[in-house]
Amino acid sequence: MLHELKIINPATEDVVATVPTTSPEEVDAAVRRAAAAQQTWAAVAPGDRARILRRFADTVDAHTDALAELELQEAGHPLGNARWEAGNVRDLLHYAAGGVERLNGTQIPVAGGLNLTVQEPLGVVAVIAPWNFPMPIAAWGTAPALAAGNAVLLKPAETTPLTALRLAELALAAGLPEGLFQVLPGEGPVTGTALVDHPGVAKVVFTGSTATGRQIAARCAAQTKRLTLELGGKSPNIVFADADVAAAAAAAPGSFLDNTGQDCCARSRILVQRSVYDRFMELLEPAVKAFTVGDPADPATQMGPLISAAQRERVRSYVPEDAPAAIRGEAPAGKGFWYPATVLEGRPEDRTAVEEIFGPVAVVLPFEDEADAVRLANATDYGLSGSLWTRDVGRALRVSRAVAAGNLSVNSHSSVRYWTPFGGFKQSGLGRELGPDALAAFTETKNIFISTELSEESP
Ligand SMILES: NC(=O)c1ccc[n+]([C@@H]2O[C@H](COP(=O)([O-])OP(=O)(O)OC[C@H]3O[C@@H](n4cnc5c(N)ncnc54)[C@H](O)[C@@H]3O)[C@@H](O)[C@H]2O)c1
Repeated sequence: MLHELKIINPATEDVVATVPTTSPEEVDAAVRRAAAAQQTWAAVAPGDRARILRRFADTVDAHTDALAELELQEAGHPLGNARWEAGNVRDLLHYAAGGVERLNGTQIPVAGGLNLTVQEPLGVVAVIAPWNFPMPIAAWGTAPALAAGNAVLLKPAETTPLTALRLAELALAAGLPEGLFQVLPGEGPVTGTALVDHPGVAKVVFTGSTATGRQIAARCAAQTKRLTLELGGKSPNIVFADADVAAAAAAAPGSFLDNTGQDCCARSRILVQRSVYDRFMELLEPAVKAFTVGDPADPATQMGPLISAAQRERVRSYVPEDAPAAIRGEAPAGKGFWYPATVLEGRPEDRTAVEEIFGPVAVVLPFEDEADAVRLANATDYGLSGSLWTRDVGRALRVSRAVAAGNLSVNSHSSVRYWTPFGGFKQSGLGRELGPDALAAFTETKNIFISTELSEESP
């Protein structure tokens, strides 16, 4: 077990911090503290719980610049993106606070009495987060779990614990009870496993790779533990001949280059109808090359480095930088884990066309007709997101219904809004986050029947 994590700025390779890891014994102590804090928190009146969460949101807002700078340091995100991420945490906390007073039960008509359902908090929830969007993804689990009356133990990824640790300090400053929201940095197989296996943890929310998600699911199943999984993706971007092809080509680079392609929703399989294929490729090339790569602190930068040397090796194992490519952008030389924007022309059965690369690489494939497009779009084990570009509203609906994925966009690449449900089909996950049902996912429904019949012995 490592005793500390070295946090490296991916743009400079400088060590920016060292962070102690959390041992299994410390995880056990954290679970006990969290369980005690949860009892206090669940007894706080809903309006007061909402007020404290809104204060947490305002505190995050007041520290946007500092949080964005930390995100830049630990993850190499361009400053503008990192500020957006801090704003997403703030907005989600406000949204979750708004749900506290609307976490209603129901009254169901039955004969002979009154039948009620009540939503009870689960207890202690473990949120295990990846490194690609450290702040927002930590908040997607944490905010609704807290709002529903639970305690949260957040394990950030090995490479990106700094923003999470800062968020826990801000939570305390905003008045959340001590121990209610704790951040436990550490290695997945040690700290993560100790959390998943701990009998005092009622639910696990895991975002990360499909392989790790499956291992965690098996361990949770052994304890009938509640579980939400947000896993990998290989999402299609389908361009029909009747679309505004120029608009589709202009929007495509952002859909697989934002966050240096380290995005579970990246549209990394571009499917283009054969009759407009050549035109689309002509328009795509200048758009990819115009995507600005470089210093994350420069406000003009759109794409920073990959997260780590290991991640760059992974991307290279799919596509070495000198492999033939239809389009290749520039990348800075020297220090930093840089990798150029790369577009490949391939075949549907290529590894690069079906596996998640998690780097700035897209594969373009031609298709003949609508049925062919749907068949290609579904020819992957994943089913997280997808886009389609068409002017035909009937086709937009037909194809959206036929593609097996949790989040589809028409003439857009936007999949994630904190107020709409998000999650995957097939190997991309289990359950949904965000949206109006987010709080309910952190509760247990209890049914209570009260008889109104007079018993024989009653006076
Ligand atoms: N669907 C979504 O919402 C979504 C969002 C972002 C990222 N992702 C996916 O996340 C992946 C990238 O993230 P990653 O490389 O950090 O994933 P990862 O699976 O390696 O790690 C994710 C987290 O799990 C922890 N972990 C690793 N092994 C563990 C174990 N045995 N027990 C408990 N915890 C363990 C890690 O320390 C980290 O905190 C990609 O596949 C991406 O598509 C999905």
